[in-house]
Amino acid sequence: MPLVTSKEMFKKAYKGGYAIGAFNVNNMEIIQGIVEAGKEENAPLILQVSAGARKYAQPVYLKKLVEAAVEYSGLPIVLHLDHGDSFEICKACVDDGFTSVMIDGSKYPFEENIALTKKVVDYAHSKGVVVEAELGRLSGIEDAVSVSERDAAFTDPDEAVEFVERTGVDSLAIAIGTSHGAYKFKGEPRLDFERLEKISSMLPNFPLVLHGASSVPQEFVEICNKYGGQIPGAKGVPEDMLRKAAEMGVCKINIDTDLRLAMTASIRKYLAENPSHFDPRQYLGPGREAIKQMVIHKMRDVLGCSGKAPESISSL
Ligand SMILES: O=C(CO)COP(=O)(O)O
Ligand SMILES: O=C[C@H](O)COP(=O)(O)O
Ligand SMILES: [Zn+2]
Ligand SMILES: [Zn+2]
Repeated sequence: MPLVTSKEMFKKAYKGGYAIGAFNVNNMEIIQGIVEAGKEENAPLILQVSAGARKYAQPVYLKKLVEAAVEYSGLPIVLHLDHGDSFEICKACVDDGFTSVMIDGSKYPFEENIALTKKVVDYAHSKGVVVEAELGRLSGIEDAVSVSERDAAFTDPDEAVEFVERTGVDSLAIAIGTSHGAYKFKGEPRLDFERLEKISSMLPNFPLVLHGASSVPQEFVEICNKYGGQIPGAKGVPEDMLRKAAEMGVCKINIDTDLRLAMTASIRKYLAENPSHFDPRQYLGPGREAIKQMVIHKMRDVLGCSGKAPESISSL
């Protein structure tokens, strides 16, 4: 089976009240860890590549590695550009065989975001590629100090409807209180579920996307810190909130930080406990295994996409 788009995956996920995991990939071990998990769980997969990942690994390496993953696993896999910031990078990825691209025009005024997104949609759709866009600014609820500031930062439901209608985009990333990285909340974690409910009810059957959705599991933060790391106070989105979001129209949940934490915790521990070892396979192996276990946990206990590979390809 070749790479697939996320169309069928999202349809099934929406109906089933679960979400597909979109995992960031940067090298072979990360891809292998994620794909082993997908195989074990028989789950559909979105492998996403950021501009930073393309720069780090070179586009051709990542593309060939993902193609190898498709051949090796037989799973439905989407190759997605994460946070494309220009028409040019989106076009390059479409031309390169990606099956999905994100155009992130969220930093632009509404009309400019619409115009840029529409340009990408027109090009991508003409090549059979699907497009994700973003509306609203990712920030924690406590960062948006007043209600009016929160309204200004988070996705406006009426604007979301207009944006989707005018761009013809296939999915939309929304801002409801999540943010990127390992420091998402200073106080209690909170998401604006009322807003999600409203957006979701005004855009029926339309797949929403949650960025910044790592949970920053404390056991991994502790392992990092115990073995020489310094990431005190790291905090993420509680997993029950992600499960709830998946039942409310969120079909794609982006996870990068948790993979970084799992891999780094395991490598730090390994090297601290085996100071005489210097063969990279000795520590990258456990790093890859830590990614696999993290992704299995997400699929089974958070996203609900375990066992869903067959239905997401059934009518392709
Ligand atoms: O949104 C993401 C990638 O686009 C990743 O979010 P995290 O930093 O929460 O893992
Ligand atoms: O949202 C960003 C992802 O976590 C990718 O991060 P990156 O740009 O450092 O590759
Ligand atoms: Zn993101
Ligand atoms: Zn967990």
